[in-house]
Order: sequence, then structure tokens, then C-alpha cells
Amino acid sequence: MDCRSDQELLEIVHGSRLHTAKGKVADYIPALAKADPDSLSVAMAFPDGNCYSAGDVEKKATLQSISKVVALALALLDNGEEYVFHRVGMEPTGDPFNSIIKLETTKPHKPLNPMINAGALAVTSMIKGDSLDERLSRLIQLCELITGERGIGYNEEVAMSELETADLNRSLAYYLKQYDVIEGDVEAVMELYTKQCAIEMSCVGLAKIGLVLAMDGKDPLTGETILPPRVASICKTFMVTCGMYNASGEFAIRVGVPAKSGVSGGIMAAVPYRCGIGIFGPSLDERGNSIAGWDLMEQMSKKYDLSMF
Ligand SMILES: NC(=O)CC[C@H](N)C(=O)O
Repeated sequence: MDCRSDQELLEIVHGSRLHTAKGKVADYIPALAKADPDSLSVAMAFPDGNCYSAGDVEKKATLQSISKVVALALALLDNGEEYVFHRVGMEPTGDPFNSIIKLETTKPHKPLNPMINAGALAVTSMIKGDSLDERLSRLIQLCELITGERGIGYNEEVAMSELETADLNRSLAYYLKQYDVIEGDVEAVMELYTKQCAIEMSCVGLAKIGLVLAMDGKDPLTGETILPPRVASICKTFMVTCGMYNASGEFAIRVGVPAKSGVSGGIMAAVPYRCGIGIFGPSLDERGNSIAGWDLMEQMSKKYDLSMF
């Protein structure tokens, strides 16, 4: 049985909210430390157009690593599979998202997948456009097309805060430039990447992204192809193998759906042919996933039998 009311979700939110106290808001990007650790919101979007939600649904938050999925889709559309995977691999790392270690030990020196920071920086550098503004607006336009929402923007304070403190990401990007994985100006890539990570939406927007991926790239109401099925399939596969950082294996066992998280506490999930799920809950566990969001996903997976395995 699928969810049929906001009230059903509210009951699950009440239970999961108890977990927020056990986690911690990300503070390595100083502006993210301002988030309310007790905040929690969830939305489930269905192919029939119904969307149920509960918690602090109106609150917008930044995508952070969830943006890596949309950026990958755009880089694939711009360059094709062969070009992209010549520069970025397809394997999970088992390491934290910002780790540099395998970049040096793997030969050739290309990032192992597009969901870790090194891989995402390479992918972002492949987005086409004549200027940084054009590249960013193409990415935002794709977000608008997928969510069906207009007026999506990015949070300037969060973007600046990350750009000023992103020394680790900067070192990953310069390392990649050395080995020609990133071409062109590293600082421009850094600026685009931090703005991309700071794109803002509510949990409803996240659920809509999940829904389009769940429906193989189609808008279920109009039947319009928003992303080619192959692109949607690649995105979902990476979400299963690498979407929840170095907790992706455990998440597959406990929840069993393609999902991508971000350090703002977002989780975007695509339950094949059933629904899209969006969550924001800024309090994180030690691996950088929303602690209450993870619990919500587990409870929803049990209640609605969501696991694809
Ligand atoms: N895990 C994340 O959400 C990381 C995104 C963040 N902008 C970073 O690059 O560190």
C-alpha cells in the first residue's frame, strides 16, 4: 500500500525526529552551521500527481552533494557516456566523500565515481557554456525542468562560505588538473561547484527529482521525456552504489532504494516506478548522512515495502 495522506507521514516524522539530538549539523562549511538541528521535513511524490508531505515542508535548504546527480545528468547530455567515463570511474570507494587517498593510489589517476567530491568536481568541469553564469543557469534550468518548479536559485551566503573554506576540494581539483582530468581554470570550476552545491529547494523539489528518475526520466503526468532513460538509469545506479557515501552498502540492505544525500541533511530517493522521496534534516551522523532522514527512510521502506531487492 502506498502512502495516502500527510498524516501518515507526520506520524513517521514524529518518531524519526527523536533521532536529531544524536547527530550534528555540518560546520566545515561555516554557513551550514546555522541550520536548525531539530528541523525535519519529508515529501513523497507519486506518478498520479499526488504529493504528500510533513514536517517543516516550506523550509528550503541547499542541495550540496545531491546536486552531483543533476550535474552528472547534464554532463552526460553535454558530452556523452564515453567522454565522461574516460575521466571518471564507476566504482564505489568505501572512503569518505572528500577523501583524496584513492586519487593517488588508483592508476590512471581518475576519480573512482561521480558521487565523491573528486569525481563531482571533474563532472562539473564538463558542463558546457560560454561563461560560468551560463553553465550555472543551464544546471538550474535542468533542475527547474525536472522539478517543474520555476525561480530556483542558489544561496549566495552558503556558496561564498564554501568557496572561502574549500581548501580540501581545491586540492582535489588541482590534483585532477595535473592529470588532465580537469581542463581549464580550477578556480572557475570551484566557483561553479560551490554555487551548484548551494542550489536551494524544499523537500518537495527533491521528491520531484526522485520521481522523474524513478520513472526513467519521464514526467509521469505529461509523458514528456525530461532525461533520456539511459541517463536516468546511470544516475540511479550510482545512487545505489555510491549515493549515501561510505554507508551506501548498509543503506541498500536497510532501505533498498536508490538515494543521494548531501551534508545539508538532504536525501533524494527514487523508488522505481513508485515514487520520489525528498527529505531535509540537517543533523548528520558520523558519515555525513541526515540521521533522522536515514531513520525516516528505514521506517518508510518498512511501512510501504519500498526495497527493490
Ligand atoms: N557531501 C556533501 O554534501 C559535500 C558537498 C560539499 N559542497 C562539499 O563539497 O564538501
